[in-house]
Amino acid sequence: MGLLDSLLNWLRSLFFKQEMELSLVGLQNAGKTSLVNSIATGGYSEDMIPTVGFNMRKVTKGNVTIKLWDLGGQRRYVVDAADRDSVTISRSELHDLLTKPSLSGIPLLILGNKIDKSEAFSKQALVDQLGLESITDREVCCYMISCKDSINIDIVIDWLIKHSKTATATATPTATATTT
Ligand SMILES: Nc1nc2c(ncn2[C@@H]2O[C@H](COP(=O)(O)OP(=O)(O)OP(=O)(O)O)[C@@H](O)[C@H]2O)c(=O)[nH]1
Ligand SMILES: [Mg+2]
Repeated sequence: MGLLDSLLNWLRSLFFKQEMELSLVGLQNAGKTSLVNSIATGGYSEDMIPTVGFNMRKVTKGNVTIKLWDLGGQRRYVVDAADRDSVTISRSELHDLLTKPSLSGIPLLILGNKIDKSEAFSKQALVDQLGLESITDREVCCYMISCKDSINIDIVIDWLIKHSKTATATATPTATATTT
């Protein structure tokens, strides 16, 4: 890349910074904190401590700054795609969340984590089990991922970048991702 290109890119980044806030929800043990680590550093650990309350982490990808709210799932949310019993709870928690007026119209990214495990649901089974086809009032996207083997983390990051808004926008840019 020429010097002029670099200079133009730098100038662009000053004026077109984008930012977004993302809430990660899901039942306990789904892999939300693992996903944050995977997006931020590409690292993975088997030894995770359950999140009590929440963590906030800012991650910058190119021009986009993503504020990730990692909400502890204990007695609240999250399911992993390999945990077949908890998908019913996940479904009802998800649909309950979608009735909240403050989240109306917010794009939804559903992530089926732990596809490295043999018992993980297929994408179609997860879509069916969570009743995703009945959600018609917003954009819904579903990816199957593995934080452990870094599968599809890149397309998650692409989705996040695509759904960020310019920092000058008046509405608070917020996206909700549900790890299932
Ligand atoms: N096999 C496999 N295990 C994973 C994967 N992602 C996370 N885990 C494991 O799942 C367990 C829970 O991961 P966490 O990231 O702590 O889950 P969490 O959703 O943040 O849990 P809470 O904070 O309690 O809500 C840990 O032992 C992780 O190592 C994955 O892609 N594959
Ligand atoms: Mg956690």
